[in-house]
Amino acid sequence: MPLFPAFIDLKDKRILVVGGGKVATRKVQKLLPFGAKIEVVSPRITKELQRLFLAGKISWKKRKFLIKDLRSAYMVVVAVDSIGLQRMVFNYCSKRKILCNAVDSPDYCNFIFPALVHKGDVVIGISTSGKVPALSALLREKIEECIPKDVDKLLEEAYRLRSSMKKGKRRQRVLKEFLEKRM
Ligand SMILES: C[C@@]1(CC(=O)O)C2=NC(=C\c3[nH]c(c(CCC(=O)O)c3CC(=O)O)Cc3[nH]c(c(CC(=O)O)c3CCC(=O)O)/C=C3\N/C(=C\2)[C@@H](CCC(=O)O)[C@]3(C)CC(=O)O)/[C@H]1CCC(=O)O
Ligand SMILES: NC(=O)c1ccc[n+]([C@@H]2O[C@H](COP(=O)([O-])OP(=O)(O)OC[C@H]3O[C@@H](n4cnc5c(N)ncnc54)[C@H](O)[C@@H]3O)[C@@H](O)[C@H]2O)c1
Repeated sequence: MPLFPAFIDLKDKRILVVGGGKVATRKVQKLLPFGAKIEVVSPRITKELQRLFLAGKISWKKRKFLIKDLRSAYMVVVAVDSIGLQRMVFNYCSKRKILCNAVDSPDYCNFIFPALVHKGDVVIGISTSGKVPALSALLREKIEECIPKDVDKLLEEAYRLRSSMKKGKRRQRVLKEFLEKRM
């Protein structure tokens, strides 16, 4: 069954990341630009996570995961090579309606990370519903090639234009013409 792409407001939401390796680092880098409050729990973390921790961008509990870490989390990412831990966290989260991503098994995810094109407020998410992530990555590269390099600036210009006009048929027409000329 395909997964529905919903765009979630993560500003100030508490996100727990279990594990501090390569994959956890990629997930943290993906989440940070969206304003989440990220807490990593892991005995060891990568150099990049250490840099983010020292810069005050994330918090870090230097120890193994404990079940109490899940309390009040909005979203959890389990990036540890243990299917037992992933299953346990997923079951806990499912009962409490917490969003859970287990990096080793789509079966233990109630949301997955898409491949992302992110330029300003333009966000394109690509997924294969968990089937072949490498295809998502390839599709992202193709999409990056064919959209305007400055699509973020185009959005801001179009937004200013849109905000300066009353809603209605005329605004729809003007916006469509404005965008078509620049694509
Ligand atoms: C899109 C992207 C986003 C991101 O990570 O942020 C992403 N994986 C990426 C790359 C990638 N991941 C893997 C490879 C190696 C090739 C391969 O094995 O296939 C490559 C390719 C590469 O590195 O180029 C290995 C892998 N991934 C998962 C498993 C477990 C499994 O499938 O059972 C295993 C096996 C682990 C093992 O070896 O044991 C699972 C998931 N990976 C997902 C997302 C979710 C589904 C996305 C979708 O619906 O398409 C899901 C379900 C959960 C999740 O992670 O959210 C990112 C590309 C970012 C970009 O370039 O833009
Ligand atoms: N979903 C994806 O996109 C994707 C892509 C590639 C690999 N993977 C899978 O992701 C998993 C993690 O990969 P990695 O390269 O980051 O591994 P890694 O070994 O570099 O990192 C594991 C991290 O987990 C920490 N850890 C171990 N036990 C812990 C515990 N009980 N509590 C808290 N932290 C603990 C370790 O200190 C380490 O920081 C692997 O199982 C791999 O197969 C997923």
